[in-house]
Amino acid sequence: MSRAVLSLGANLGDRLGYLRLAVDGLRDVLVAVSSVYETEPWGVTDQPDFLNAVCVVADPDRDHWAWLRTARELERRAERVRERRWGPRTLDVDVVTVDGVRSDDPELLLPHPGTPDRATVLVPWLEIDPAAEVPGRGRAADLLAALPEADRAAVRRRPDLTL
Ligand SMILES: Nc1ncnc2c1ncn2[C@@H]1O[C@H](COP(=O)(O)OP(=O)(O)OP(=O)(O)O)[C@@H](O)[C@H]1O
Ligand SMILES: Nc1nc2c(c(=O)[nH]1)N=C(CO)CN2
Repeated sequence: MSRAVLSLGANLGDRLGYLRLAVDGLRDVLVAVSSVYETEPWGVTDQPDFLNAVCVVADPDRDHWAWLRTARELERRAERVRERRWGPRTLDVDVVTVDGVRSDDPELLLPHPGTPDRATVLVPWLEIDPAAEVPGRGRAADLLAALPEADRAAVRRRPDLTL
């Protein structure tokens, strides 16, 4: 059984619609999905706010490369155009972890190296898995607690938006 954590982000066009497209595409393998969060952009800050969510998915037949293909296929369906790094996008699907797999292949870094610094991933992930661990980096709850309060405050749950 391979179990993966995928992060979803959208900040262009019908943001909720793009997150729903991703979750609908994962229905067969979906174990859990977080609430939707409205988040201030990090990295490139002169861009619209994001909607972010996290999914846990499982499939005995998919290895970590298959999960990356799944992520890319969902982005393709959202007609994502790759422009600048950390720039605006209709849909971003990142592979956060796959079981305890560690990979330093630049095409698929695992765990995703941004995870420990991103409240936009840690907050929704902890909502659905309070015991979450980032392989080699420790407990997600401890990583979140180590971030500046401003990072946590920039992630707001939107209970009015449902996936
Ligand atoms: N864990 C991973 N999940 C998704 N893509 C990854 C991962 N590790 C490496 N990549 C590679 O990262 C490249 C760029 O991905 P992408 O355009 O989504 O980056 P980004 O979203 O702008 O930045 P970031 O990856 O820091 O969120 C892709 O070619 C992909 O192969
Ligand atoms: N709030 C927020 N900011 C971002 C995000 C994201 O998902 N949420 N993704 C980025 C590129 O991966 C860049 N900045």
